[in-house]
Amino acid sequence: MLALLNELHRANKIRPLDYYFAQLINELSQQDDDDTQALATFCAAFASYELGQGHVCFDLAHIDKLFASGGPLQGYELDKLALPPRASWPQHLAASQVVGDGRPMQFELGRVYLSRYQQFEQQVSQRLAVPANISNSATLASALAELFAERGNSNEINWQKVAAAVAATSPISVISGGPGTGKTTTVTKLLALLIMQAQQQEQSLDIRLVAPTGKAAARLTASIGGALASLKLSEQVTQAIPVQASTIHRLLGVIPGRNEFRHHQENLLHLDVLVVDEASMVDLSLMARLLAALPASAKLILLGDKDQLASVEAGSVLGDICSFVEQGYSQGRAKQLAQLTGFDLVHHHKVSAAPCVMADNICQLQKSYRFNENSGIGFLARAVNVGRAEQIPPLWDKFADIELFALDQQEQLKAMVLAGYGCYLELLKQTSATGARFDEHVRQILESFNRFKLLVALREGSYGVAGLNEQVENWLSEKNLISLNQDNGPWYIGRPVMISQNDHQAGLFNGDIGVCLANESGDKRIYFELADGKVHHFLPSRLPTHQTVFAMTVHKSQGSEFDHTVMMLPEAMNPVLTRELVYTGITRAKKKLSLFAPVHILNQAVRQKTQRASGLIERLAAK
Ligand SMILES: Nc1ncnc2c1ncn2[C@@H]1O[C@H](COP(=O)(O)OP(=O)(O)OP(=O)(O)O)[C@@H](O)[C@H]1O
Repeated sequence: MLALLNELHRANKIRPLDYYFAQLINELSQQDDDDTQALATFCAAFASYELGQGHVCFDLAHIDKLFASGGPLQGYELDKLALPPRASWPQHLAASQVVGDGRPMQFELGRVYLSRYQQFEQQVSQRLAVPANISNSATLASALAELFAERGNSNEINWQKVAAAVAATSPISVISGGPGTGKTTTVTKLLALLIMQAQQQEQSLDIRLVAPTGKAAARLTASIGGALASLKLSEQVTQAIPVQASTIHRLLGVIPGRNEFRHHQENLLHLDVLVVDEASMVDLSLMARLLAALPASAKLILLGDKDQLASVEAGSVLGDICSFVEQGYSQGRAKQLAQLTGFDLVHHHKVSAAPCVMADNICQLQKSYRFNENSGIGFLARAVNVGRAEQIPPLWDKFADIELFALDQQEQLKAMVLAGYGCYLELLKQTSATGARFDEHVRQILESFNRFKLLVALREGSYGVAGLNEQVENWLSEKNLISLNQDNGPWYIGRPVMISQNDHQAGLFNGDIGVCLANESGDKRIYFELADGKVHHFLPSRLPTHQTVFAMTVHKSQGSEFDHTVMMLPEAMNPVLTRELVYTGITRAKKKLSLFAPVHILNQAVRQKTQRASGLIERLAAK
């Protein structure tokens, strides 16, 4: 077995890490009989391989995909590998020295886990599935009525009000919704409600707002500020709502050089209410650590879009939790929510015959206030989301805010790039201001740069990040918008960069975007607007790892939005091209989306729904 795994590792079919882990397991299972040892070694390599692919475990029910085209075992046959008969695997794994409690691997419900990940899954399911308080409360009903005053058709269910009612009565709740469905607005009203309840009892609440990345935290800060400005809340309530969001890592307290946080189950966080935005980006391990550090008395509200790309690291926690939306509320919960909101949820919504704790703690917002019936972006996002590729073609002609181009329509792309990036480059040529006005000038430049973005699916290749960045630089240089001469080295004025590594000391995080500008003395510095809302500058030599960012991957664009988004899909199919990737890219566009893609690739990607192996749904269903 090790010889086969070594062959796969040398052919780059599995990672060195997968092979070395299998080697270790092979040594540790020497006491097992030969068949069991071979199977344990095989399972170790592929449990590790699957983690690298984002799966929490190696699901034996889906072993065939390893042998399929593009899989690491393509060209091999399961029956011909030196493994015991398939039907005997559970017995072998149960008997192995390396499988079980206190051992490196676990086997449960047909899934092989690295033990740590099984523990994460158990911790997350135990901590998430806290029953809602389903008693009725006339005070809560009237507070909700005041905050969500009905306008228009009051028979139509106002899901924002239902979401607030769910979150007000659940220790742990999830509000999912597509772009512009009012997640921030709803949570701001909910916080106002919780603050009013606490103030009536002469208590104060320690509320924290967090997001997985610095960029997403900065956006949450801005959108909470926007929601506060548009809602007419009393001064006393407004004052008690935090306006500054931070990253989850900062909240938990990163210890430099160590893979643990300052806050954990023995050193709990001090807070009463925690709001986590962009929860789809939170992987299983981070979710487990966050939940472990959360005091039992605290209220947790997870906000996110279940249809977006899952986290970069293993797991699809938000997607797994939100699969319970389909189930509907339990009878008791539907009745309570009807009493609290005035909407007939019992008859107008699915009610589950088999109640489940998680289903009672979720609300899916349904209506987008950003994308109305005239929005092609909204229609396109919905068609992609339900995998209806055949609904897409008529949309291109019908709506002005979406357009489709072939990949070789380079002149059109060039014109968009010059118009999109020309604005901030013109702006930075204007006579620079000084002092505080200089900061304002920088802010305008960064804002202008962030209005337009090129998104790609892949890192490599001519339609990947590197190839496109080079192409854009050449186009901008041809028009003298940037100066790419040798003396500048990589740092020409106007070069935009994205940080790709956290540097806690510098306060720069993966995903932060800055632009190279001349400071007041004419020296080159890279300017960033960071999560604290202030403009910071750095010497080029002091930046952590970074890349030019005229083009970025859809993965990196999560948590950001751009007025005009140009997305490119490559000429050949690739496993990263999925429905979630296309949906995430489309929904980064606020006002206009231009898609450069071969139609057959778009169609195939839309039909390719990501399935991440995990046992979380089954664990939650059992609660
Ligand atoms: N019930 C409502 N009636 C009218 N406008 C609303 C309503 N709810 C939200 N909006 C408006 O819709 C826009 C989007 O709302 P909000 O920012 O709360 O949504 P979101 O789901 O957090 O969006 P994002 O996709 O940016 O995360 C805002 O301009 C907000 O004022």
